[in-house]
Amino acid sequence: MEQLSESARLVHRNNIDLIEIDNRWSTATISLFGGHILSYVPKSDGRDRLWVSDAAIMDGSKAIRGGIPICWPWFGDLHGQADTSLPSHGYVRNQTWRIIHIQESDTGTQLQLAPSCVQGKGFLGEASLLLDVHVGDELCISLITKNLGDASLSYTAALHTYFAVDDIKHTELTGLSGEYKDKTQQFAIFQTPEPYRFSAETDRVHLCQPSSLSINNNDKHTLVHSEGHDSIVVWNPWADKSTSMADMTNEGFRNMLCVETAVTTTKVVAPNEKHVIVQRIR
Ligand SMILES: O=P(O)(O)OC[C@H]1O[C@@H](O)[C@H](O)[C@@H](O)[C@@H]1O
Repeated sequence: MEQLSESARLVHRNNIDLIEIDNRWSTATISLFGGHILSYVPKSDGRDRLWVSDAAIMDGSKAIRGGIPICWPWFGDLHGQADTSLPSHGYVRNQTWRIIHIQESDTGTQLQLAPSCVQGKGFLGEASLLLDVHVGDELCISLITKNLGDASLSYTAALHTYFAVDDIKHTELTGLSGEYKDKTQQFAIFQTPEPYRFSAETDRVHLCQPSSLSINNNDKHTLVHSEGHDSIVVWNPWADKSTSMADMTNEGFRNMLCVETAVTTTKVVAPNEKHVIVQRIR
């Protein structure tokens, strides 16, 4: 164990390093494998906003199922691009990240992480990538892509957050409207349901940019604020798919809902410019 700052310490568990933060406002756990936030618990109510699968593989051999995977420099499979050797959701969620900066302030603990390798097969840009995490009375995550090259770069990405819910069958999502593309139906376009509830596999790209969403489960409300995105992705694998996934338990789908702040239609970043995707959770 190594103390990193007044509220943060580094612990080694299985094969991965974890940063544990415990300050006046909240606790959080962040894995250096994937730059992956695993837990965020405000002290005001003691409720973890994030879900991690009981069957998640936590030894650094596979992206962690749960928490907040960082999908970059592409989201999904680049919508069917020919080269299936490229990893789903990009290559930084399978890397060990390093700590760039850590600082205490009068509103919380700020942590900055960067992946070990930003360039990779399937991405032609020359970029830097920084994850800025602020742990206070809310969790604020900023994913900052800077173009270091002489030509414009293009990328897609997501903060692929797995939110914890008591029971998906009694969960309602508010704040979304308009059309979505349904991945379970060959990307056919449908209207967002009202009320938005869950009773089957759900895999949707909502082509809208709401700033605020709420995940409501009984009397519990998790608020999600997004910036810099072009889409919100909503995913729950439901029973059959959960059973087929090695890192989900059969019943795992009952207690999670992914609401992802995403860029799915390609963001072009000019030389020397930055683009920032933000998700704030409380
Ligand atoms: O299994 P992975 O690569 O972590 O992806 C999980 C899910 O991530 C979602 O974002 C996608 O829309 C789903 O289609 C996908 O199944």
